[in-house]
Amino acid sequence: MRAKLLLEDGTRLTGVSFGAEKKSLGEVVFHTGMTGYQEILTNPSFCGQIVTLTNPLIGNCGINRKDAESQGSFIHGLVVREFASVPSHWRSEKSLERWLKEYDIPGIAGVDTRMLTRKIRMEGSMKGIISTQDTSWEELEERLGVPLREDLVSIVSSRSIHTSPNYGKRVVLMDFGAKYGLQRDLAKRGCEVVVVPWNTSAEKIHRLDPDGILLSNGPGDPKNVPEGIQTIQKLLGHYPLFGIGLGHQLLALACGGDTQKMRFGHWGSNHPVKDLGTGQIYMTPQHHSYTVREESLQNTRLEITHIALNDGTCEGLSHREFPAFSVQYHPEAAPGPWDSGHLFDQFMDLMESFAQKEGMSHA
Ligand SMILES: NC(=O)CC[C@H](N)C(=O)O
Repeated sequence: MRAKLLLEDGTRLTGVSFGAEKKSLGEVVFHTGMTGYQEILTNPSFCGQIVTLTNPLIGNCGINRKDAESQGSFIHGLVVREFASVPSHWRSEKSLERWLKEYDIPGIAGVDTRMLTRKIRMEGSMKGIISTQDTSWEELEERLGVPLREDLVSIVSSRSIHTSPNYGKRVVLMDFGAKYGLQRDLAKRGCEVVVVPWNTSAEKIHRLDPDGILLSNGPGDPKNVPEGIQTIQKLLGHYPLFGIGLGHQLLALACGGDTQKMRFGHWGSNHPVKDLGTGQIYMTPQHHSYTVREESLQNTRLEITHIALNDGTCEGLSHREFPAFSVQYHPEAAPGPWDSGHLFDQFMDLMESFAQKEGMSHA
């Protein structure tokens, strides 16, 4: 069956369909990772997006239970060069084809994904519509006019509060679309993790008596999450805060900074980042369309701690007064290098020193 992909700039691409049979609208983005397609496709930060993978062969490792980053997938389509319908890997439990059908995700293969990626890099990220049905270009053009949803965080966040019990520090994980990797890294350090929906009030979080709060990654524009920004403002200074991805952007907005959409974002597993404090360079996994505007931080109490070496944009922040820091990139990896896992240890230290200070002030 032939599949079609129509872009906002009028580009028409044809290929072979796989996965679900349907039409699906989304923002077309790319990911340059050479490995880890399952982690990418299950990452809730990609909600609503049509994901183009530049690695030319996809599907050959199949899908397994252990590499999922959420329960299911929220992507709106998958674009690949070559699709392997029969997996061959000792960990594979089912084929990517079967999994895509189960989660109702359409795919198009046989696309020149490097050309498509170059186009997005040159013209900026754009809307697109994919069809794996017999649809005319005219019908796709009409459907492409439908606006994209903006309430993405409410789609991917948990519906209720739930706890992974443990005897260590109690961390409230504000779930804006959290990858499983965040819980895994906290559990490794003995933390009890209380996952709360994105719109949980500061008062309710206070009653959970956390030692620290992790602001998760998530999809879409951080300015579409005003409730989250207001809650962070109420929590700031009262608990140690650590923001990752969308959580980093929300922390910046809560402190008076500003964010903006980048032309084509950062999408890959090997983006170099410099720690301005130590001069050390880290290879980092990144997937974001938005960035914190450096100029907007001038009248805030935030300072930039990390920058992207490719374009100089902000990749990390620290609060000058309160126990709060954040990174735009992903210390939990999945997929990508584990160079930055020490940031979770930094969060543990921050919770410990904050608890000691609090203990002293109550003594
Ligand atoms: N990595 C993330 O959490 C993504 C943050 C945000 N949705 C962006 O695209 O910039």
